[in-house]
Amino acid sequence: MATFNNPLMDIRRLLQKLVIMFSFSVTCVSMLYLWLGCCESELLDRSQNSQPILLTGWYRENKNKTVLRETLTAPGYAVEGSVDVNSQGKDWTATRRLPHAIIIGVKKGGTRALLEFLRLHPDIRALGSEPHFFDRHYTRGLSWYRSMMPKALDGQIVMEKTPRYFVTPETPARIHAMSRNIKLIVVVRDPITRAISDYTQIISKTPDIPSFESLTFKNRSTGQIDSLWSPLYIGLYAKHLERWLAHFPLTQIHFVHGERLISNPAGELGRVQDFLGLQRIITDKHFYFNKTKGFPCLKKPEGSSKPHCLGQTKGRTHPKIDPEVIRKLRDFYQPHNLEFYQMAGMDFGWQ
Ligand SMILES: Nc1ncnc2c1ncn2[C@@H]1O[C@H](COP(=O)(O)OS(=O)(=O)O)[C@@H](OP(=O)(O)O)[C@H]1O
Repeated sequence: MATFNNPLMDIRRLLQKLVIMFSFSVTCVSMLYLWLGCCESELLDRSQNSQPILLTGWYRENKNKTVLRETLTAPGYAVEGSVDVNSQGKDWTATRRLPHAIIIGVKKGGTRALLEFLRLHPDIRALGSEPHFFDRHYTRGLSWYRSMMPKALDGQIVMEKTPRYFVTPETPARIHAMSRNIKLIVVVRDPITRAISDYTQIISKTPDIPSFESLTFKNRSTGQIDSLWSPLYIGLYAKHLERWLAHFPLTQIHFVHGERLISNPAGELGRVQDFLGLQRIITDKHFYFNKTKGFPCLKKPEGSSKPHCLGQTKGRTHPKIDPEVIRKLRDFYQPHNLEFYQMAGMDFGWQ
């Protein structure tokens, strides 16, 4: 039987083949594009994590006192309490930029809670770990500092927190040299509770140190307070703030009330969002009070559907301190607190 070739049928078949080949190529290119995108983000994120980071704290005993010690973190170390979710800029147009805002203190004020809560905001990109650039790693230069920052899109605010900046004398001038317009945030808390919290952290690492009561005094019988003991020294807020005000106007410094950050996190977060010029997106609906922990927790942290409280090292049980020592510390801090309220233009009500 003779075969009959219809030229129209041939062209139709050819066209069908071309369409199939074209769709196949488009699918392959899209898959390759997606795969490369994932790899690039992963590689960038890994290279960021592989930088060792020094964590600093006053927790080694030296002549019955604590001294500053650094711990070198291992590559890939996740800082306790941090949900490292919004530091991964997956968008290809995102870049690493120097921070627009820094939480500069105070240690044990509630800085981790503040940072984790702020990370819920889509216009904030925050570094999870503490870079300690201005106090410890300044010689590494701004390009190193920038490389530590998470990738951010235009218009997003880049942030970091290093609570030790507030008490390091050289830090205000260094931050000013980087950016005179930077926004600074300080979480302050009753200096006595702060000191006990600090001490609680110290004994968790070095259980054999003397009691809080004995470390409080230079000489217990004369009642002379040892104001240079780090847990007490950090609480002299007016003294530290003075150094910042020599470089920055008060309008560039925002104070978060540490006690209210616990009792009314949404209220404090509202004020911080205003200060940063952001829409109030973080509200009451993001928090719930966890009775077991005794602190507010997040209903849904960014990138997760599960409720999240800060880790075990946040919200520790404090040792019971002799009420007479507390009374002496009240008297000691009172003039410093009043001076601080005046300088900050805000009464924090610590009595
Ligand atoms: N939501 C929530 N969850 C847990 N803890 C909270 C929270 N808000 C504030 N705080 C208080 O934060 C204290 C720790 O402060 P920091 O995060 O600034 O500590 S650190 O300087 O980074 O080590 C921590 O101090 P301790 O209670 O002594 O552990 C808490 O009192």
